[in-house]
Amino acid sequence: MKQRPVLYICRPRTLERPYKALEHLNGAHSLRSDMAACTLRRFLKFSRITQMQHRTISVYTETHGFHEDALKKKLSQFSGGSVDLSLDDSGIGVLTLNNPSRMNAFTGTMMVELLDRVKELEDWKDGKGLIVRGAGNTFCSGSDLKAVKAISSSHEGMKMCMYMQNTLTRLSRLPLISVALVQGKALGGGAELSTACDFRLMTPESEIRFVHKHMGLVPGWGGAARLVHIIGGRCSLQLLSSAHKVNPEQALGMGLIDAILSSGDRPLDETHKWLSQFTEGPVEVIQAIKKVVVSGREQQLEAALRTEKDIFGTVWGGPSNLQALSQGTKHK
Ligand SMILES: CC[C@H](C(=O)O)C(=O)SCCNC(=O)CCNC(=O)[C@H](O)C(C)(C)COP(=O)(O)OP(=O)(O)OC[C@H]1O[C@@H](n2cnc3c(N)ncnc32)[C@H](O)[C@@H]1OP(=O)(O)O
Repeated sequence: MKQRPVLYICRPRTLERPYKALEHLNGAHSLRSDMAACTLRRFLKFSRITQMQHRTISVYTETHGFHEDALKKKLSQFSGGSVDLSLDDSGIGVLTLNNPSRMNAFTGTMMVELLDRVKELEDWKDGKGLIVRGAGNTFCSGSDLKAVKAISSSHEGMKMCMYMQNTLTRLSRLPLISVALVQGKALGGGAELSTACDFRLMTPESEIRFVHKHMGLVPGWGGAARLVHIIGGRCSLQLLSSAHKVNPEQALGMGLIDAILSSGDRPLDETHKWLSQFTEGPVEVIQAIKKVVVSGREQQLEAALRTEKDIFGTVWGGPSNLQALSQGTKHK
């Protein structure tokens, strides 16, 4: 079943006044007015897209009683590990969960750092792709059990869950084509993190396991909702209610992953190569492709169509489009 859209696109209140000015200018005929109207139209179009992008960023805001800074302060009490980001000239970033002594479990500071890194990626103008991986030959074993024990009230648990849902939703909405490189174990919140990527690859000996049931939990970082989108309700119910290990062949068979890597010792290079087939091309076009897919998967049809039209407007007549036309590009 299609998910209810998280956002509705409407004319923002703050733009009421410029729209009125535009109506006024539309009635005027002097050259200067025409130029002003044209500039204003461009500004409004840009503002509408920017506004729309901001609206799409977070699920929970202060209107939901969610205060990001307060949560960050709380999470910062549980320290350890890091989330590292490296960006390369080919436009592919690598995000590494780095806490190998605890199988890359998420401490509080890592949750804080993950959101900071995602914000950096939102601003990466030259970015086209992203690889999410864990250090030390394993992916991620979910939240750090030491921190979890200290956040035992339902209220606090829900705040942490809102924080991680915001972060992983922003990750999934990045205008970058993302892939989770699952090596070793992706457990609990780690399995959930993998579903926030556009694609998943597994190394031969790895496993994905939604262990939440055995922890007396259900997924809370948005992993259940995303899993249903990826493999459907029946398979999701099987994985969540059995808490079984899913090996690479099973994962490929049910459509949870996109490929199994070779048994070679350079899975990161292999993932980079695999991802490059999708990130080849001009940055504005790759980013626009990801944006139309995000709107298609999250919005209802009419809203998605309007968003698609707006994004189309950002590439139509753009440098890549003009170059392709001038070269008489053929697709043989
Ligand atoms: C919504 C998300 C949800 C939530 O809590 O909110 C979750 O993420 S639930 C899932 C939480 N994760 C777990 O329950 C994992 C528990 N750990 C294990 O099952 C195993 O440690 C395993 C399978 C990850 C790895 O087993 P293996 O035999 O290969 O290694 P060790 O058990 O010796 O682990 C090495 C070292 O890592 C520590 N470790 C592993 N996972 C965590 C974790 N999630 N939090 C804290 N520490 C973790 C483990 O205790 C070992 O440390 P040591 O000091 O040597 O005891």
